[in-house]
Amino acid sequence: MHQPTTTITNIHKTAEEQVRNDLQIIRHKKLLSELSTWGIGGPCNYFVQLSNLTQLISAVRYCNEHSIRFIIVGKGSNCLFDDHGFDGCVILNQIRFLERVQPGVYRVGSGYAFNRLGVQCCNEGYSGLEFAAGIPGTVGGAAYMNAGANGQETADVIDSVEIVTVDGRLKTLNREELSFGYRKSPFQEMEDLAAVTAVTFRLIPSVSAKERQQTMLAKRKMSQPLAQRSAGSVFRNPLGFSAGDLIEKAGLKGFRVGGAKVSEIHANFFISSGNCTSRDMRELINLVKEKVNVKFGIQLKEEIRYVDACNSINCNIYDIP
Ligand SMILES: NC(=O)C1=CN([C@@H]2O[C@H](COP(=O)(O)OP(=O)(O)OC[C@H]3O[C@@H](n4cnc5c(N)ncnc54)[C@H](OP(=O)(O)O)[C@@H]3O)[C@@H](O)[C@H]2O)C=CC1
Ligand SMILES: C=C(O[C@H]1[C@H](O)[C@@H](CO)O[C@H](OP(=O)(O)OP(=O)(O)OC[C@H]2O[C@@H](n3ccc(=O)[nH]c3=O)[C@H](O)[C@@H]2O)[C@@H]1NC(C)=O)C(=O)O
Repeated sequence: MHQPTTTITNIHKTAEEQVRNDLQIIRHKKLLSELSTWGIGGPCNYFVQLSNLTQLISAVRYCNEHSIRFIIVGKGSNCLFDDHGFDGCVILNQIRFLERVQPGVYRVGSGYAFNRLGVQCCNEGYSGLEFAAGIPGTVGGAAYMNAGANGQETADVIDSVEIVTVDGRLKTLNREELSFGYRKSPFQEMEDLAAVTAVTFRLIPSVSAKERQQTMLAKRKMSQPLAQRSAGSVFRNPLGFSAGDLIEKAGLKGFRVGGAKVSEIHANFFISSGNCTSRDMRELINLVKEKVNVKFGIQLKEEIRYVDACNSINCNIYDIP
C-alpha cells in the first residue's frame, strides 16, 4: 500500500499536464470485483488504467498531490479486496511491452501477462520461465511476489528490475542489489516503491524447454482447480510441509463459509462462488488457520494479500474528497 508523499516528480511539466489530461481518472464507478480473480470487492474511490511509464508517473504524482493512497493491481490473482471497496486510487497496470535485448534476454513491461511470457520464451528455445505457464498474474506481480512453481522461481532469472518511487523517480536495480526468498521480494518492504515498471530476464538456451513446460502445465491442470475462481495458493507452504496436505489432513476439503469453499481438488485453493463476500473468504481463511493450528500446531501464513477498504476502521470510504 502506498501512502501519499508531498515530493514532486521529475518529468517535464507541460508533458506531464498533457499526459494527465489524457488519463481517465474515474471516481466511484469501478468495482474491484471486476479486477480480481476471486470476483470479490466493492467500489474504489478512484480508478485509473494505464499503459505506459509516463502515465504511471503522472498517476502517482496525481495521487501524491491530492493525498490519495494508491495500490497497483495487475491481474488481481493474489489479492483479497474488501466488500466495502478501497478508499484510495486503484491503478490498473497495463504496461505491456516486450523487448528482445539480446538472445535469451527479455525486457518486459510489468503489466505483461506472466503466463504469456513463459510460453513465448519456451517457444523461442529458452529455459527459466517454464513454470510461468498457467500462472494468472502479471510480470510485475510475479516479481513482487517472487512467484514460483515446480522448483523454479521468478528471482532465479531476474537480471534487473526497473521501478518508480513514490516521489516519481526511476531506478534500475540490478540482480546483485536484490535479495529474494520463498514468495518474498525486497519490493514488499521497500518504503519508497510506487511500482515495478519493467523486468529484464536472462534465460539460457534449451531445446527441451517447451516439452518441460508442457509437462508442468499438464500437472497443474490435473492438480489445481483452474476452471474455478481462486487466487492460487492461499497460504505459503510452512517449512517442510505442504499447506494443501495439512488442510486436507485436517478434513477441510469442501469446507464452506457462505460463498467461499476449500477446493475439493487442491485444499490450498479457496473457491469463490457468485455470491461470495470478502467476509466469507476471510472467515474461511481464519477458520482453516485455526483448525490446522489445533490439529498440527502449525500456524499457516497467507500468501494472498489483503487490501483493506480504509486506513482506519472508523473511516467511511465516501468521505474522501
Ligand atoms: N504459482 C501459481 O500458480 C500462482 C501464482 N500467483 C502469483 O501471484 C502474483 C499475482 O500477480 P498479479 O495478479 O499481477 O498481482 P495482483 O494484481 O494480485 O497484485 C498483488 C500485489 O502485488 C503488488 N503488485 C502487483 N503488480 C505490481 C507492480 N507492477 N509493482 C508493484 N507492486 C505490484 C501489489 O501490491 P500493493 O498492494 O502494495 O500495490 C498487489 O497488492 C503473481 O506473482 C502470480 O504469479 C497467483 C496465482 C497462482
Ligand atoms: C499455486 C501456487 O503455487 C503452487 C505451485 O503452482 C505448485 C506447483 O509447483 O507448488 C506449490 O503448491 P503445492 O506445494 O501445494 O504443490 P503440489 O504439488 O500441488 O502439492 C504438494 C504436496 O501436497 C499434497 N497435497 C496437495 C493438495 C491437497 O489438497 N492435498 C495434498 O495432499 C500433494 O499430493 C503433494 O504431495 C505452489 N504453492 C506454494 C504455496 O508454494 C501459488 O503460489 O499461488
